[in-house]
Amino acid sequence: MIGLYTAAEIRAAEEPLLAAGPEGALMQRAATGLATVCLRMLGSAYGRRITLLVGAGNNGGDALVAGAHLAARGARVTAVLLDPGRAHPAGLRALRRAGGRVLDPTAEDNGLDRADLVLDGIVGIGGSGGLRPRAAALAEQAARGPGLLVAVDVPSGVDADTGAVHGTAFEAGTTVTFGAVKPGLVVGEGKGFANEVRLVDIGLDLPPARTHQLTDADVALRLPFPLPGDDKYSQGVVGVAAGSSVYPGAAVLCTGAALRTRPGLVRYAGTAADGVRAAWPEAIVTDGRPADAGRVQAWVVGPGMGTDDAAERVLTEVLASDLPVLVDADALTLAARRPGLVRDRSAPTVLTPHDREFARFGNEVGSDRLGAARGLAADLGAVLLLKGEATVVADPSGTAYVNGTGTPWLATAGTGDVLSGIVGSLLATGMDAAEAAAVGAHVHGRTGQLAAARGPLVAGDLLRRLPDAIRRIQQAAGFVPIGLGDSAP
Ligand SMILES: NC(=O)C1=CN([C@@H]2O[C@H](COP(=O)(O)OP(=O)(O)OC[C@H]3O[C@@H](n4cnc5c(N)ncnc54)[C@H](OP(=O)(O)O)[C@@H]3O)[C@@H](O)[C@H]2O)[C@@H](O)CC1
Ligand SMILES: [K+]
Repeated sequence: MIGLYTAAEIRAAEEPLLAAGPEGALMQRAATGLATVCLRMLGSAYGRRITLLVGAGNNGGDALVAGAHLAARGARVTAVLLDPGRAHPAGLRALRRAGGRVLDPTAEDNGLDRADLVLDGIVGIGGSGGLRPRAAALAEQAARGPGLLVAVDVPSGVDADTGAVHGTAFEAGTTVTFGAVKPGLVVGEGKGFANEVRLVDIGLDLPPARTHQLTDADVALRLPFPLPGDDKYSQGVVGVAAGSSVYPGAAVLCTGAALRTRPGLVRYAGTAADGVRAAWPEAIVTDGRPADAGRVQAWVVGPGMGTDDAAERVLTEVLASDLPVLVDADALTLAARRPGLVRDRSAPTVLTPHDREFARFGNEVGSDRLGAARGLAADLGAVLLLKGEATVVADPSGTAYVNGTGTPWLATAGTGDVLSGIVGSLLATGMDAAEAAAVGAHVHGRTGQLAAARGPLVAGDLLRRLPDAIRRIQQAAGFVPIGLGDSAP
């Protein structure tokens, strides 16, 4: 798992290293890693034009020291100092010694219109609020220029902890971050400004993370393989209460996703029974109530179900069970009206809202998506899966995950129903609810990427690509699924 650490957590881990000295050692490590990434991106340094945007803090110091390394290798380095009287003294000396040019921020010709690479050292984890006007103007000018845009530690203007952007921020193509990945680089608006994130290890001794991003290997480890003694019941039986006679699609997609993720047994209960039966002969289907479906180990409730009294009775019945329940779509609208139904449960509940559904519980998501998800998770005593460009999962204790897979092509009707089926299927295996949500989001995102590789996707494509996505995740992690052996293409 990739641990995501806030600015305060990074500073706490830096403290003993800074105290142990020698002075400037951490910055040297950071800047050396940064210069190495830049060199790889450029191919070679000699004759390349590099502009450094340098704020008055240590982030500017990193840029200056890295610039000195690059100048020493023959790059033509220009540093634009935002606050010339306060630039990092040792960094400035190093750059001047290596032959770098130094300008103040009002200089007419700062080279941004012809730079091969721009290093953004305006502000790092010490930043607060929107970029100040002079810094914002330089970030905008850099974005218009031809150079590769590299952010030092954090794209200036992005809140390292939340990903919030107030106004302008540096539009990095690559962000070289030090010690640990910050949440703001992979979540919310910040994700779109950080883009490719490279981590430079500077030797921090970090405590266990509160916020994580799963890799393929983490997901492969958590996806249970069927074992030789398993039967259809022992693999986890999922119940789906979704869809309606008018709108059977959501039920068909949700049931299909549950079947494709963990093909033990899926039981469907609801008024879309005919549609589900026709699409999935593998499912056991009733047009009765959830209680008529037979025994299950987890429920998915809500997609396409409607919000009338009958739907509310179904939700109430499912939430009254002592089983894990995933609440989605129409059931979220109903649960927002009666949050006590969720709060009073002792078995795990997973809520999977998008932003508008989230707001029905009382507060807008706002610019701090992790904070918002954690807040509602704690309030309801449930796992919150907040959908988005980077889906966030939070459990009531504050443990959170930021999903790292997916594609904007997933923003199409029915993909949420598929996600619910995937996560429901994992819940039925007995997996921890937050992990099931995070693993499900990862699998769903990878499936979307695979489907999108063939062109515009519809939700049904996800069902067709789901087994292959799971196999690829397992293979990427070095696992070969039982039964496929090495002969799988
Ligand atoms: N600790 C270490 O040894 C190591 C730290 N490392 C590096 O240090 C970085 C943290 O350095 P830091 O603490 O000096 O803060 P930093 O990010 O440079 O920001 C402060 C400056 O920004 C300014 N500023 C603030 N808000 C602003 C805004 N909205 N718009 C514009 N400007 C704004 C603020 O101005 P002021 O308020 O003082 O006028 C001040 O000048 C960290 O990200 C990493 O890169 C690595 O080298 C590893 C070793
Ligand atoms: K920066």
